[in-house]
Amino acid sequence: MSTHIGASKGEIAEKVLLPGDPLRAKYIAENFLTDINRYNEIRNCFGYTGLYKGERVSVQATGMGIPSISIYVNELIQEYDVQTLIRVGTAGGMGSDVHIRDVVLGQAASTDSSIVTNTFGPGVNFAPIADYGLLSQAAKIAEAEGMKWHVGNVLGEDRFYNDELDKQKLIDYGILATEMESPALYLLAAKFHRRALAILTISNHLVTGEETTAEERQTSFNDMINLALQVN
Ligand SMILES: O=P(O)(O)O[C@H]1O[C@H](CO)[C@@H](O)[C@H]1O
Ligand SMILES: O=c1cc[nH]c(=O)[nH]1
Repeated sequence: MSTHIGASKGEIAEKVLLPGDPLRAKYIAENFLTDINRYNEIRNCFGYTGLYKGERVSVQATGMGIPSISIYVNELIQEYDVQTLIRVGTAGGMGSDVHIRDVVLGQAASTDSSIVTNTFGPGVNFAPIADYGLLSQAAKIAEAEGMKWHVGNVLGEDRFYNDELDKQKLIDYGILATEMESPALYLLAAKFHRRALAILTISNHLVTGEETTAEERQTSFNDMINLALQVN
């Protein structure tokens, strides 16, 4: 057991899906996996291990924001030796080609958080990036399955309510979507030499104001979850 995860050694698979929302973790486990075991209830940040087509896989909720996901990713890697970490999250569309329900693969994760500067010091702007093997597989599968998908730079913001950032400038520089965890996931994967990818579903659009309904979100989540379960 680690500080925030109540699993014994060996109870968590080498590959873990990481939704922010604990109820999304429950939904994934109950609808996509068989033989499930709920190994974590601490803080209601549910974690499950089960089988997907015979392969052992875990789903661990991370909560919202960089501090919260950093706790879970650190413990999953350092205490449970997890090798492959795939975030399955929602994001706000920013780019004009990105629409609600689309899937975005985070090739890189830009941020206004201080985590990068605090890691490397002020002289270096390290670029947190996805694992290329996971990213290229996800792109191939998304294309083959006819999903509406994009790949590129995403923004991982420290604040959900944030009117201080010049979002138009970020859009002009190619940022596709905004969310709140991917930079920490990619930074920690780089630190510990693990493989990570963020697969995001666009739930709303910051510029057009489009929003998904709860039902639409469920269906489009299924594309993202299927993708995350298939990449290895
Ligand atoms: O849907 P999840 O995975 O929680 O991700 C997004 O939703 C939350 C904000 O509503 C933030 O955690 C953001 O990154
Ligand atoms: O962080 C997030 C997640 C979804 N939608 C947003 O606008 N921001």
